[in-house]
Amino acid sequence: MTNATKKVRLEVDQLQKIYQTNATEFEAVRSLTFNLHDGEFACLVGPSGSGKTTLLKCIAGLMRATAGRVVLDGQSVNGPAKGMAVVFQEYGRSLFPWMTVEANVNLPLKSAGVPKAERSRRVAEALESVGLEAAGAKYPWQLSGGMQQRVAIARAVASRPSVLLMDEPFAAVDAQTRADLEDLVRRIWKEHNMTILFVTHDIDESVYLAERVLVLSSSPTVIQNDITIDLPQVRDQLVTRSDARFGELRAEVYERVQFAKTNVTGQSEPARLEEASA
Ligand SMILES: Nc1ncnc2c1ncn2[C@@H]1O[C@H](COP(=O)(O)OP(=O)(O)OP(=O)(O)O)[C@@H](O)[C@H]1O
Repeated sequence: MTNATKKVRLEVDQLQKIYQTNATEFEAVRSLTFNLHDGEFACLVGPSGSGKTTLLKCIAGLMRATAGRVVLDGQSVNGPAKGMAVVFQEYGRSLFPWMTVEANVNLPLKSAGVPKAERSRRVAEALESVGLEAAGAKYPWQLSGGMQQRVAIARAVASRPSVLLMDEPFAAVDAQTRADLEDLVRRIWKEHNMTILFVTHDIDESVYLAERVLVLSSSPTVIQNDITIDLPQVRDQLVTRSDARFGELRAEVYERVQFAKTNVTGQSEPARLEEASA
């Protein structure tokens, strides 16, 4: 099924965010527009300070946008929405240390009023899908960083979001754990037929994970490029990363991020990049 025939899950329409500090204003995001279709996996990349976290918080309903709108499954988002879950980088701060792993995963379901039997089933399923079925009775501080992030992913998955937002979730773990978590997220994405928007600094990670990479400009931020990742669906850390096409896509995303670092919003791109995308 092509995107033209798939349902639009998430609409970000003319989103603007102006930060106001005392008498000064700073426009972080400007008239930013894009859609995510059902089942898409998109990565957001851009220079440091380009507004990735600001954008994700506005989409998640955790921060009020100055103008524009976010629509999830046809409903305007005006605060944390039921159909969206967020996984942050700082797993240490997103899990409650005094609660067991099971209780952490259970909490949002309880708050949402899911009946007890259904909650138990979903918690068990979510922990199994991240390979932590034996760790339910442990406390977060008894687990490694990678395991804690898997708990955070299980908690997000258990709420069955139609859109999962991830803000640099693997930035604080070692390279081997990161590779394992990347594969875990792709597997969960397929198994649960989720739509994922994943923020990362890591260009290789964006190409490895996504079907689409959105490159942000510098502030005030717009979507500078929307790049289709036409790699085979089945990804493998060794095979995919040594594929010649992977190298070409990585170079393309890299060049566009480099360009974004110096780009004033609205300028056209240099000829070399225009040719590369033709
Ligand atoms: N509370 C705030 N008040 C004023 N300006 C802010 C505030 N939060 C962020 N900014 C500014 O908005 C811009 C975007 O910040 P944001 O953290 O969203 O960028 P980012 O792309 O996520 O950064 P990084 O890649 O370094 O994590 C930056 O210039 C930042 O200084």
